[in-house]
Amino acid sequence: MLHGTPPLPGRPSPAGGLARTIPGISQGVPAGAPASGSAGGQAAYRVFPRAEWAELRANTPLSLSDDDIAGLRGLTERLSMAEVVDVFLPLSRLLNLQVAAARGLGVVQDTFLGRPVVPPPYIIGIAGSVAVGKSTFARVLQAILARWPDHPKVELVTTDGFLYPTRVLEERGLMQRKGFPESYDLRRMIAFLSAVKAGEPEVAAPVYSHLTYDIMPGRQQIVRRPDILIFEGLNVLQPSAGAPLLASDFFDFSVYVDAEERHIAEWYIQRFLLLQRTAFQKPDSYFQRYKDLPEAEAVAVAQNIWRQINLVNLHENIQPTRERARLVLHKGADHSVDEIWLRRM
Ligand SMILES: Nc1ncnc2c1ncn2[C@@H]1O[C@H](COP(=O)(O)OP(=O)(O)O)[C@@H](O)[C@H]1O
Ligand SMILES: CC(C)(COP(=O)(O)O)[C@@H](O)C(=O)NCCC(=O)O
Repeated sequence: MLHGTPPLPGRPSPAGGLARTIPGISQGVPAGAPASGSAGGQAAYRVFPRAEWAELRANTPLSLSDDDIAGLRGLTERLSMAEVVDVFLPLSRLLNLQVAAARGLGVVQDTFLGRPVVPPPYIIGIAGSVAVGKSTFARVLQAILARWPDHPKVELVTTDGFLYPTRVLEERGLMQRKGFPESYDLRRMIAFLSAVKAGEPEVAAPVYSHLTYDIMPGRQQIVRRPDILIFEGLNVLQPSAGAPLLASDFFDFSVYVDAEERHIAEWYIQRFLLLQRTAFQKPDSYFQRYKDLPEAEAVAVAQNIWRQINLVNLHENIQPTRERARLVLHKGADHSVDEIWLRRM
């Protein structure tokens, strides 16, 4: 088990069983190694304690100032310079090499076809539980990648825009299933990714508001041929029942942000309490009814939403996708990344 998370069901993974030893770690198996006999895919990863991963930064220059980092902080986070240097810079270096290699392959294909060389957007999927820190991670990654010397255009799109609007969710009795596969318009999500990958000049994504808890009517995010698209959401590594294509078919790289459930639950509750003092106070907040609850009652409400919706979704639909990611980042109680799994090629 990975740091207390429940065992994954024995399920084949694309690279499962290919590599049974994990060089570079003393205990011989990764922290999340499945019970013997299971076909879990963790053996397909090289596991790096944070300090070893940090060494892979090589000479990647630090491209963010303290002020930049301060500007990136979300509501409660304490993102440190150490986190940027130890975790994000090696990842930035890896991605830089990967993007260059992908572009090289694109040149080969365009040359074969006798067409002008136009590299398609490089798409990075970011998955993980509600409240694990996906959005924060994605925003920092976007800022760091955009500061590469060739200044790539890096767009960030979140999958909550592809949730059905509240009206539809209510009609279908899905308001307690937000974030579950059936609450998303997956066809629209796949069509969006397909159009971006095809290099269409302008592709629109719908926009979700956490304030109104609904899709914003008439609002769109327009994506214009980015060099890199970061596509973030709890469902990005999920299969879509019956559909010929999955979101991950369009990914060049993917990351799963992981942590112990008790920590994620705590982050969810802390975020809820902070929002209670801020966003919930606004008249158009969906959660306005909770704005004056005493803290103990607000904690109880947050715990209920966590247990009845988000934790169930984590168990049933999100955690089982972890081993589809190319990179798994495991966070400790204070949000700092303590272990990194990199999939063997
Ligand atoms: N690196 C970090 N350091 C400190 N706090 C963080 C960090 N990442 C996320 N958080 C906090 O944890 C909570 C969940 O993060 P968020 O990015 O909103 O999660 P998600 O997008 O996965 O729902 C938020 O309150 C956020 O401020
Ligand atoms: C809209 C979401 C599914 C999106 O999750 P995210 O990708 O932002 O982690 C989630 O924030 C949500 O609303 N979950 C339903 C229960 C709740 O209100 O937390």
